[in-house]
Amino acid sequence: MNRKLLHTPEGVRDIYNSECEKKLALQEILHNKFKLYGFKDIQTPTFEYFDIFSREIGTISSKELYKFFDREGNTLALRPDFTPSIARCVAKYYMQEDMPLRLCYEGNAFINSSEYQGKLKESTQMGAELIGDDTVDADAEMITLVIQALLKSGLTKFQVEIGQIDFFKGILEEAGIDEEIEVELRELISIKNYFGVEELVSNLSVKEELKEVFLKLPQMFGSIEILEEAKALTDNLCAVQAIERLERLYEVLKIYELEQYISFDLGMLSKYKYYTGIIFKAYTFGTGEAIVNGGRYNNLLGWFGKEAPAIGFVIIVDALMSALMRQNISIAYNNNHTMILYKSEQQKRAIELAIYLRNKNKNVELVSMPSDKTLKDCVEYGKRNQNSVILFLDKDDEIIQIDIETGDSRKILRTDLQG
Ligand SMILES: N[C@@H](Cc1c[nH]c[nH+]1)C(=O)O
Repeated sequence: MNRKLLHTPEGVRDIYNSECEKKLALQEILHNKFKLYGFKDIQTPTFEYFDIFSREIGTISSKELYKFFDREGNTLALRPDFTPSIARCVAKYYMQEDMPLRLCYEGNAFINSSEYQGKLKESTQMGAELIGDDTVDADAEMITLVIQALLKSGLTKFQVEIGQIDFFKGILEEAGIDEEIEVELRELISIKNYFGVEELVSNLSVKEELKEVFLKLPQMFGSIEILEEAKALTDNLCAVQAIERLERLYEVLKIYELEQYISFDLGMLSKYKYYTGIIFKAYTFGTGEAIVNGGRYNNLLGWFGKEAPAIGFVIIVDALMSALMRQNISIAYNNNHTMILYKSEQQKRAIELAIYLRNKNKNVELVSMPSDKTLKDCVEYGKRNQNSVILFLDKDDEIIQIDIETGDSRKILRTDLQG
């Protein structure tokens, strides 16, 4: 046997048994929440023309895309991120719509990150996008939906950290910093490397007070008070307006009574270039990565020919799953599976019983008992195979019900099997 054939490439994995059931149950829970807020489903292709994810669009860098060619020689890419695809769809199918659109989706996204990061290269994402609404209320609605969806998943201890990239942009513009330095500065600030920022900024010829702001950025995170501090640091209009927007957002989130889940981080910057205003991430224990990423992207649709503001987020389902598992939070899923085990001469009765139970919405696995297996072997098999009950048809007119957990068995009648 070639063992190598059983391996999956670095960064992708199989999900099976109860983990798979739980993941799908979790997706259903989240999806129901999206529906509760009026989001309508949309599906876009797993791969698109490369241009949908090009540098100008502002998603991840080209070297992190999985690229390939079709027969005609077009360059295609597996989606690394759903937002550009949704923007393309909205420009294509909702060009004339001038009222808000709420769309939600789920599927896998693919990022060819470097191996040493040890990250999943294929992840399941569930996202929602609110298009055509530039208000603070829209920002608040999306953050509320994130919090309510996470609470519904069973998570209780998490924080949604909110940043505002216009604050950084405003200061940057005023300082007149060129793109190369900007990239370096972004990186250092977002990893909160204070000393790195200090070293970089000390060699720049910009006003001292602006240097001060850059130096403070890696530490500007915390509760609402941080916004006051930030405002006191600058009178750059763009930066001040950015903070005021966050203050108004906080006021609306107070109406939803969600302040306890909110904190601010003005040093939060994203590698996605399409963001234009607030950005946010949710964190919890048990996973270092964010479980939610999102933000406002008011110019992206324009790239596809429709001028419309937008805001959205994705929940990384795999990251949420591992956090829930590490925090010992159980995900309720339907594990009520019945196995009908029958001796071959009982086939007709077994099929009739299966039809009867399936009509009553019971999950039924129909298994003919192999002649070389004992009943004990079959009970073990039923257990491995995630069944909770076995109905054993051994002789005419008899059903033996076996509880897989306890091993208890008793004779029952078909009428005892209530749906
Ligand atoms: N697509 C972004 C999240 C997002 C959705 N909408 C806006 N932002 C990501 O993958 O991180």
